[in-house]
Amino acid sequence: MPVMDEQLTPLDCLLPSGTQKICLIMLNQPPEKHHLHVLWSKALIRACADGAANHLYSVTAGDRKSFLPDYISGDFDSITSEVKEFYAEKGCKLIETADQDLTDYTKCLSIMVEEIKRRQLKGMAPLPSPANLGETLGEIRSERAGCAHRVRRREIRLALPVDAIVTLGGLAGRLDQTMASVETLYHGLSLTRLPLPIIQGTSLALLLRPGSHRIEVNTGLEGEWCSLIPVGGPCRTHTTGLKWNLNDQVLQFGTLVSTSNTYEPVPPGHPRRPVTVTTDQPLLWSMGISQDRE
Ligand SMILES: Cc1ncc(C[n+]2csc(CCOP(=O)(O)OP(=O)(O)O)c2C)c(N)n1
Ligand SMILES: O=c1ccn([C@@H]2O[C@H](COP(=O)(O)O)[C@@H](O)[C@H]2O)c(=O)[nH]1
Repeated sequence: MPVMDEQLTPLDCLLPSGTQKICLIMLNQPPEKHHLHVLWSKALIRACADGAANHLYSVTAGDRKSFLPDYISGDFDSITSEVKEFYAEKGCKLIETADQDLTDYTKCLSIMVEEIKRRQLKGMAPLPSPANLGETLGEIRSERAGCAHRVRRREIRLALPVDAIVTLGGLAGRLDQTMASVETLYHGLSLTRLPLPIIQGTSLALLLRPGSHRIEVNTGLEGEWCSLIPVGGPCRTHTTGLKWNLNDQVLQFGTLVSTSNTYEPVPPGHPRRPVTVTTDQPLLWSMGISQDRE
């Protein structure tokens, strides 16, 4: 089997027993309560983009103090004054990002990435083991225990105690905002190596970077459908594990897109095989989330 650049289990974050460590960004869309509770309980850092705070405030009525975000950022044209005052008074950081050339989501994501790095550099994660030593790039100084450990840059990622930044909301409501959510994922490729799944309702979207990916689809939360959509331009694509596989074919709007796909069937009682995807350009993976719960 070819070596995979990236192993992904996109729905691990929604499993109460999942093992991934996540950070959470909420967008201005009504959150599904069950998803919010699972994601919130796991998240190491929690953020709201502007009007997302209004939704958080209303769905947590009665228990708001248990759901205080670390920060709320945005141009603040959607958050109400009541909500703003409530979270400010409870000590949540309010970060005004007035720039009108980027969406509140893109700005919130960029703050999140910086915050993860800042906490890492402050020594909140264990130092990497020698086995983790990366072989690339420059050096940083670790502030941990006052010592000047010289470590290579790639170690920052390896040592980060975060496996994904999950976004809740962003796939429904205004079409321009939904398209902008996907565009934010393109910014995300240069902001961080972490996977950036977006979840809303029964859909999950994740932008695959150029390379080879092994996607585990056996958590029990997968719905029936999955898709590969070449949003940013043509993608030469090879897959296994799907009902309609691509054999080094070019996905392109107006030519071929892979929507309404599904997983390769397995005999009853057998686990589903992982999906593998190799692409030469960023390619949008999306998948259904089952509404059945144990
Ligand atoms: C070419 C171009 N088109 C449109 C805009 C306008 N624009 C892009 S991002 C942005 C901020 C959007 O803020 P956000 O809070 O994410 O969305 P809102 O709910 O305010 O529409 C604006 C105004 C622009 N700056 N440049
Ligand atoms: O219909 C919508 C509206 C908004 N979003 C996302 O939420 C953030 C914050 O929205 P505000 O309206 O500024 O409060 C926005 O940047 C979008 O990413 C959405 O997905 N769908």
